[in-house]
Amino acid sequence: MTQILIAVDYQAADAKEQFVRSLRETGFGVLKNHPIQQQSVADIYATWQSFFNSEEKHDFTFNKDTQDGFFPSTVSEVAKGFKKKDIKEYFHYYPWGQCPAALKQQLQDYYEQANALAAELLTWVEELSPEDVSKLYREPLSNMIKQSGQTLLRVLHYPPLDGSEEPDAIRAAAHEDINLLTILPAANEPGLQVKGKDGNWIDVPCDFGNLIVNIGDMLQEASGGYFPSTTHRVINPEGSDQTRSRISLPLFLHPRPDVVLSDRHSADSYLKERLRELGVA
Ligand SMILES: O=C(O)CCC(=O)C(=O)O
Ligand SMILES: [Fe+2]
Repeated sequence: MTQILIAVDYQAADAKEQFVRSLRETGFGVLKNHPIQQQSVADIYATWQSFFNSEEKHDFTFNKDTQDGFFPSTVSEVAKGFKKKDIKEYFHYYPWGQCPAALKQQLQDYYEQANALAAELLTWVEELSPEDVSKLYREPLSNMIKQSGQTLLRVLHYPPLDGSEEPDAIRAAAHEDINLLTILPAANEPGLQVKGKDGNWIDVPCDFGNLIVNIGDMLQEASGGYFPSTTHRVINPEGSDQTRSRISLPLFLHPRPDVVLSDRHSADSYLKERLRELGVA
């Protein structure tokens, strides 16, 4: 059976239960009527489309040690197990990292809004974790992100396709996120798909205004697999849609580096291993 993702009304009396059930069953939860201001998302999409269209972006090339700044498509990630680079370029924003001065305030405001919501959603997960799962958490989930400094806002630009792309390359090859939770406003174009339990790809409802939340590997690890980090990808547009670019804005909620996730991993050791696999560290 193909599961369908249903948008949960953030204002509903049982929003918490519905949302955490969706995360448990599919690794994804979709929220509508949530507190993130849609206008701020739309404004960021417009501002950053201009940034990616400009040559200025090359003045902000990413710092390999700290991972902040602009990642051109030539160094873009190669998803684990794949050979082709994704057809994307992106900018990593941290409050302490590099950012064009004129664009900083807008991004910082969104970073704070999205962080506040992400922290709340993490407490929903914490409260509704069954006891045998909670006892696996080495510290309360809500504690893991306090003063973390590692939470990352990524502005992603998938350029229009012009036919020169490598055969078989797609906008974002199938992957799992590394962090605890990801918060992603619906992008300005479709393409995001999630892998269902039966192996079929399911389109994520992309109504502008929806917020898509998914579990990352660190929460899967910390919960002993109770919350699944589900594989997802972004497919290429077809026909006349190929001329359209796509912008998206995931916030990756990360714990402090010293947080112990499991017997096998601290957050720091886990992140470093994964970045090496992606070919960006
Ligand atoms: O662009 C999107 O919609 C998803 C991006 C994504 O999955 C990622 O950057 O990890
Ligand atoms: Fe992802």
